[in-house]
Amino acid sequence: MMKNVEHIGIAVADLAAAEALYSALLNTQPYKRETVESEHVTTSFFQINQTKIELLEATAEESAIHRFIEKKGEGIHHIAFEVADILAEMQRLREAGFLLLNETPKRGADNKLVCFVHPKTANGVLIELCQEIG
Ligand SMILES: CC[C@H](C(=O)O)C(=O)SCCNC(=O)CCNC(=O)[C@H](O)C(C)(C)COP(=O)(O)OP(=O)(O)OC[C@H]1O[C@@H](n2cnc3c(N)ncnc32)[C@H](O)[C@@H]1OP(=O)(O)O
Ligand SMILES: [Co+2]
Repeated sequence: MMKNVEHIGIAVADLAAAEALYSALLNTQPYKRETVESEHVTTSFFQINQTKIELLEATAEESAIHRFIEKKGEGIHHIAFEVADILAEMQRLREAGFLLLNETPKRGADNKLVCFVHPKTANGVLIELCQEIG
């Protein structure tokens, strides 16, 4: 079951500069920075009530974020939905014809298990599923 939009991912070239800009925009400071080696990204999270913004900076050229910025520039990268049972949701989406980018859930940022749906099967939007790790 899809519960809510958990975060909006924004690809940025300079995390410190983007943190300063979003701190001014949102009138709040990021609550955490976290590097996810497996994704070659450093993230910075802001929270306004139930809404989170995830800023993402590439830590290596093989990063999806590096390729995204090279191709499309900075901007909205993905929409993440919180799910109650990521395995059940992955199976439901497979059966519904969506292309999943990982066979099994992988460790994401902010204490989540994550999976991605290819933008080609979601009207050009990269979708992330995330489940809180209890
Ligand atoms: C996990 C830590 C953190 C968290 O919240 O926990 C994160 O969110 S990490 C986020 C970064 N990691 C990922 O995005 C992993 C999933 N992404 C991928 O596997 C790739 O980025 C993929 C498959 C979406 C694109 O792969 P790649 O860049 O190598 O291929 P192309 O450049 O050829 O792209 C293919 C096609 O897709 C379009 N594209 C790429 N990225 C996006 C995007 N973010 N949103 C929408 N569309 C996207 C790209 O433009 C190409 O389209 P085309 O029409 O052929 O030009
Ligand atoms: Co994300």
